[in-house]
Amino acid sequence: MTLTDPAELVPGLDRWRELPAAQQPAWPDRAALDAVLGTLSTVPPIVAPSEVDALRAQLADVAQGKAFLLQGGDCAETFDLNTEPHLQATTRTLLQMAVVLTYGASVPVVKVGRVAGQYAKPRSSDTDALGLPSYRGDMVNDLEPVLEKRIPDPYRLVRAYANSAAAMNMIRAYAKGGLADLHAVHNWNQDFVASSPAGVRYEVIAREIDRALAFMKACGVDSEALRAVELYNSHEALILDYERALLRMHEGRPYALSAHFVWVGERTRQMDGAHIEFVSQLANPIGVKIGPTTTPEQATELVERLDPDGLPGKLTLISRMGNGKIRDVLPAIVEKVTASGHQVVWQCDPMHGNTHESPSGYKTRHFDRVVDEVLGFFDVHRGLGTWPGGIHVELTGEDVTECLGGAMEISDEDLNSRYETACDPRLNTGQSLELAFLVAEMLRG
Ligand SMILES: O=C[C@H](O)[C@H](O)COP(=O)(O)O
Ligand SMILES: C=C(OP(=O)(O)O)C(=O)O
Repeated sequence: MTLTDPAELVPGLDRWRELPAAQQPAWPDRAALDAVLGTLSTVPPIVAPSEVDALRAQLADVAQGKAFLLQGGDCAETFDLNTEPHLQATTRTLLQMAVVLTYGASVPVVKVGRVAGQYAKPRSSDTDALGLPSYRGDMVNDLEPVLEKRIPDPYRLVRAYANSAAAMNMIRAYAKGGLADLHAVHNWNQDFVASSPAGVRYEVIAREIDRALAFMKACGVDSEALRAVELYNSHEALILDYERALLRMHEGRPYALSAHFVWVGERTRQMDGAHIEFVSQLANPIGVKIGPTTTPEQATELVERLDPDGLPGKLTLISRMGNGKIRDVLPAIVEKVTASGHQVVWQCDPMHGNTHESPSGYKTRHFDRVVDEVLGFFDVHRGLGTWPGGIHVELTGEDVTECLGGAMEISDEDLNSRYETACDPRLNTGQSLELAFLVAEMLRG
């Protein structure tokens, strides 16, 4: 059986091809690229449409203040680190954060990994400090600073697909297996509280969760719901040829089945550009990053374009303004979008507006600024009576030293001991959990 080209079924599906597309690789061999895309257009997709629809329904709850969204994972996944220990560590950290947040918010937490496909990066410059073509993610070229390895290689798209499929396979298994057991996750959090210098502060909340679990046990609650979770995946929809090749039709609608949720980044969200046009055709829930220069008019235009049917949770607006700007810039945006009647998910990415170079030359972020941006996000929503729907964080389950501060007080001198990111600095496990406890306090307060 041959697959019908989706473009034959959806007029306008490929309109994006006629528009300027920022941040696309300069593939040296178009024929090799076409051959790879041909292969990808027939492979089984990474996720199923029913899962995508389930996430969309849960995001509708987030948009309506009935759930909270936690999204996190590596800045840039790499093929080398797509290993079982790495995936387990990321998943475990997300689940630990989710338990704390569920308790804090008293509503379900929708869990979405930046995982199983986060293989492409937009860059500020086409060249790096050595004058080589910039690393654009393992889907495109190699991190190693060698000219030949930085030339975009279309076969990497196939490796990205294979790695994503393998990772998603494991994540589905973790979500239904022991890793997701609420009691085990809570025990890990208790270990964190016992071993972290920040522990004393969080002892109270951890003890309350403990008591709630003991109460449920005493009442005989031992349901499957305490042993399994739903865990979704996401990545930036950057390389449009890849996304288009993994698009499939389901019940007459086009789904990007490379992931449950895809977002458009700050550098590619031009209204007349290819990325916004491409995602405007999708049945998936989608996100758009909005930086500090976003105007209320632009945000509203994005909402009208990407949520034309007014579906709650269809669009997530991910603010990444920087801690110094969020309190000034976000209120007018939230007011205007809310007045438009669309029910979007408001999500805070406290990482991308707070990046700086440390005196020792590392690209880093300070934990205090990350926390302050989330606080600002909560302040804005509390002030307007809207729901601070979620957070989007670059994190890892490893004990890296990439972001400054936190209870371990990582200093500039500490950065080089485990600075391992392929692109931007991530919160380590301890910093991620500390953030979760702080956000839980904000949600309760
Ligand atoms: O993750 C986001 C971007 O890809 C990243 O911040 C760009 O980094 P650069 O400014 O070093 O290119
Ligand atoms: C590139 C990213 O973010 P932004 O578009 O907000 O810079 C990202 O989240 O990886």
